[in-house]
Amino acid sequence: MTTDNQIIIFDTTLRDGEQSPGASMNQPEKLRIATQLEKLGVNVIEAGFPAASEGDFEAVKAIAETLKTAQIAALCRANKDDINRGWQAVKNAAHPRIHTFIATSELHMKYKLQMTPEQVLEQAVESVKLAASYTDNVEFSAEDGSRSDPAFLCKVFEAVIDAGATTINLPDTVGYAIPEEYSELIKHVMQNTPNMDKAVLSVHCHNDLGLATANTLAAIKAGARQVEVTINGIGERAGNTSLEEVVMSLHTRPNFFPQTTSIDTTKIYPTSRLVSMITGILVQPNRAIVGANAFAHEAGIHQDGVLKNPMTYEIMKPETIGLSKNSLVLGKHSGRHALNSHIQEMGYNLSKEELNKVFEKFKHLADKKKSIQDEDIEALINEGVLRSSEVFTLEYINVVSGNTVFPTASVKLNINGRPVQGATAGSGPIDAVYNIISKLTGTTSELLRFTISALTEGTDAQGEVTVRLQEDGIVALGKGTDPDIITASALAYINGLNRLEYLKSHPIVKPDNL
Ligand SMILES: CC(=O)SCCNC(=O)CCNC(=O)[C@H](O)C(C)(C)COP(=O)(O)OP(=O)(O)OC[C@H]1O[C@@H](n2cnc3c(N)ncnc32)[C@H](O)[C@@H]1OP(=O)(O)O
Ligand SMILES: CC(C)C(=O)C(=O)O
Repeated sequence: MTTDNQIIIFDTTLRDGEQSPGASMNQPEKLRIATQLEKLGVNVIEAGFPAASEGDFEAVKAIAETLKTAQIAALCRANKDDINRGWQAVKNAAHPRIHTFIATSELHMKYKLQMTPEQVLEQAVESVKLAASYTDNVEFSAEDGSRSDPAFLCKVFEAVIDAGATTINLPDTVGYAIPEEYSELIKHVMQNTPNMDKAVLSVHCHNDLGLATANTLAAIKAGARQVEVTINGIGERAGNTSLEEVVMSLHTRPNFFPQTTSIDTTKIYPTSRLVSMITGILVQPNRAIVGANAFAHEAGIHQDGVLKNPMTYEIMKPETIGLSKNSLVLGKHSGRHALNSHIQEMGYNLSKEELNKVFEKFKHLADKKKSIQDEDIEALINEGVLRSSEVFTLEYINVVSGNTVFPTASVKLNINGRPVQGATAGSGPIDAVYNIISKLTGTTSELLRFTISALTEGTDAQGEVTVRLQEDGIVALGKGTDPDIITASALAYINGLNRLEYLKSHPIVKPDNL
């Protein structure tokens, strides 16, 4: 429950965030993120769009049936089928919400929906009535609200509140608004919708002009009570407002924002890492709050200032967002009990079999790496448990490379339980590995991007490789981690191929996926 002074944090990482090209997640991955979002203190988790696919439906249902404190929202178009499907997915949640939407701008109504404003108004009301027959927790969004006629917006909002909507969302769907203008629109709607006191006013901003956070903060200042955000700002096109930026703005500037949130800020950084790890979407180093450089000081004058008093150049303490430099907790002499207790603290509940799998990988890693940090364990769980039902898995890799030999890779894979192996050459060791994996799997994906970075610090850090693959118009990201960067590259490629397989069987065809 939130107080009047508390901003309701509605996280849509699993819905709008998943609309980022290539970010599709499988059910265990979504459940893992949802569990972490609940620990983070998010009030409402938009778990997905159940009518989009069987996979989305099942994932929303699993999240609804697992989580205890957060409200679980299902997004539905304003029609009977979507709402019925959405309700089936969330009805067993401790706190279910139906979120239905329809566009209200002239452009969207005329060209996309091909409906008159009167028809849109009627469909919005009918849909909200249907949703309200299932639950008293109904959100209505006026898609493209920021480009809609304000008078029409107020008319629609008044009617859907009368029909039973308890949250009214005014999205800046295409990231077109400017803070001052958005703030004026929020005030206008609050003053000209007679029954607005019966609903919570929400905002949902996109980052097409880089203004999503600025618009969200302007809306809070104007009176919005709920903000729709994603971790790391991922989302459709240029993304959504990022949770961490809004929460830390309120936290850091209490003199400007009297409002609070229920977010445990010390869980922001681990959540950001988890989302990046699972979606494969890297956090740019200069990203606010969670970027690798957000607390790094390069210039001498800055370093001097920080040494004398960190507040000279740091407006928040790294610990506030859960960034701790000394997170060494486990090493090669640790046993299953210590590992399991730590894993439980991180929010996982592994079966005995899963723990054994992770333990084996942990020992293997501890032999190669002195200090095992949370990021390392997260990567092991991600690869050993969340992605265990994959088509392709790596069994063995051996690479010969150097400045006097022709790079050659020998690889053994398991394809749906069947072992296959082979060897081939390439222009470099990674090219050789990718050539043989592509040959063994019979896949023809194009490698669009390859990036490599260190997961933790030190020369024994795990290498983290991210690839972007495209096959038959479908784009998928793959991620792999290992102290050996060639193995990490192979794992990333195989993970990308598995995601392509997943997307082929759970098609979500979106133009920007191409
Ligand atoms: C701003 C946002 O982020 S909105 C959410 C975006 N998310 C998604 O689209 C989720 C993934 N989408 C999908 O899986 C598919 O689009 C589906 C399953 C939902 C629908 O697929 P299809 O039935 O093949 O329809 P398609 O996507 O081609 O077209 C959308 C249809 O919904 C209609 N529509 C769009 N928005 C709405 C709405 N809010 N309420 C009612 N109808 C709508 C369109 O007018 C179009 O109708 P038409 O078929 O009569 O022309
Ligand atoms: C469905 C709505 C809230 C949306 O995602 C948007 O308008 O961007």
